[in-house]
Amino acid sequence: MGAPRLSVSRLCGGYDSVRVRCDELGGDSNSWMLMRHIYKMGCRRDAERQAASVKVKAGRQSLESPGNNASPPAIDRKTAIQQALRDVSPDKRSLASHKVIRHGLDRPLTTKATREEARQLAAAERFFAHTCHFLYSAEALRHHAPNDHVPEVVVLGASNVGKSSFLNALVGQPRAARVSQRPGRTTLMNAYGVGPRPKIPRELVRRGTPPPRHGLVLVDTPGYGFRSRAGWGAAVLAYLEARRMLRGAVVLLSSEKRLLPEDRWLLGLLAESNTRTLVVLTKADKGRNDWPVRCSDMAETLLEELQGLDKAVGGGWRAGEGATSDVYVTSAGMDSPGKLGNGGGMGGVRAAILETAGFTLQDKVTKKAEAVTYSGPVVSFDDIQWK
Ligand SMILES: Nc1nc2c(ncn2[C@@H]2O[C@H](COP(=O)(O)OP(=O)(O)OP(=O)(O)O)[C@@H](O)[C@H]2O)c(=O)[nH]1
Ligand SMILES: [Mg+2]
Repeated sequence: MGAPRLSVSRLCGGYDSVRVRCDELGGDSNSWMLMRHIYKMGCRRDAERQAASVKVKAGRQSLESPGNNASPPAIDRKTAIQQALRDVSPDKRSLASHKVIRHGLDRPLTTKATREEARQLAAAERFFAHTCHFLYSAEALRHHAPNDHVPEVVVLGASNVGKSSFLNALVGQPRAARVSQRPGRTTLMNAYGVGPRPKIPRELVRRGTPPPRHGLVLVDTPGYGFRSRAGWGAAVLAYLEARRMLRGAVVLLSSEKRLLPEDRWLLGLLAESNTRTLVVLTKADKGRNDWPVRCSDMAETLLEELQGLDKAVGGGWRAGEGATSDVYVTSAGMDSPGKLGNGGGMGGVRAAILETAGFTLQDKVTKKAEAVTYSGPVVSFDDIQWK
């Protein structure tokens, strides 16, 4: 019998953890081992992760427990949320005027952005203002065009939740993806090129293929649930597991509905595969003029669900570089056609998508250097050389 071997499935998320399939160690072939540290990786990201978790904890403490002399008087989270909601106009026409609407662990629903964030939103807007092009449709994993360099972000959600409308609002092109009132409109995985042309040395481009025209690929998917195609699971799951340049998923949930069992299942799957996940509520404008309370309640339920899943997979899924713990709120259908609308919270989501995909947002959007994808011989956990 040859030496035991582990096979690295995919480096996904922040490159700070690696899931390894235990194939030949006598373990269950379906089980996965999470390696948090791998040779030449880990130390810096560990520090960043700890800093992020300390920040979140500090934010939560400031809402939950009495602070020191310098802190504002302690208030419980429910009161903090009620106070925050008083600052947000319930008139749904006001939705279109908000570039960012989000609800986080450390901050109740807000439409405010700091000056630094406003710069990042402007940079993200310039990135998305480049004309978006349809790239290809794929029915199965093998139909996806090869991609060695451009980060991909996939848009997932139940049928009719507003995935295609969301994509159109992101890129400011009302007809980029087809939208319909009837559930089940999108039947294939459709890829779109977004953003400016990346600078990729010619020698790194696969022979016989043109250099990529866009810095980001967004993939619209068929919805699951009512009127969805039976083959959804297989095609999208294979893509999620094997697509090399996949850097994150945007999960859309309708703010006018409850969390479906299928939504819970999908979030669990993304947690399991350690895929960076951005959670976005759609259709905030539907219903009566109570959107701040409705969206805030749903975001709270979601944050609890996400925290539970994070714990279940050993923590680390929702923290780390490029990850956000906020739930974003949007009303894509309200974006004014013909120009890159900022209304309905789309600005904040643009910035969050770029961060998820591994870009740095300052005055310009730049691609972060990525850790080298580990493709050499796989070592056992005990053989890892610690720094
Ligand atoms: N009021 C409102 N309607 C929206 C919003 N987003 C989408 N819609 C509507 O919801 C319906 C479904 O939108 P789609 O974008 O086709 O939804 P989808 O998730 O792509 O649907 P499938 O491709 O069938 O899975 C359309 O009638 C849209 O106009 C929104 O933010 N507000
Ligand atoms: Mg669609």
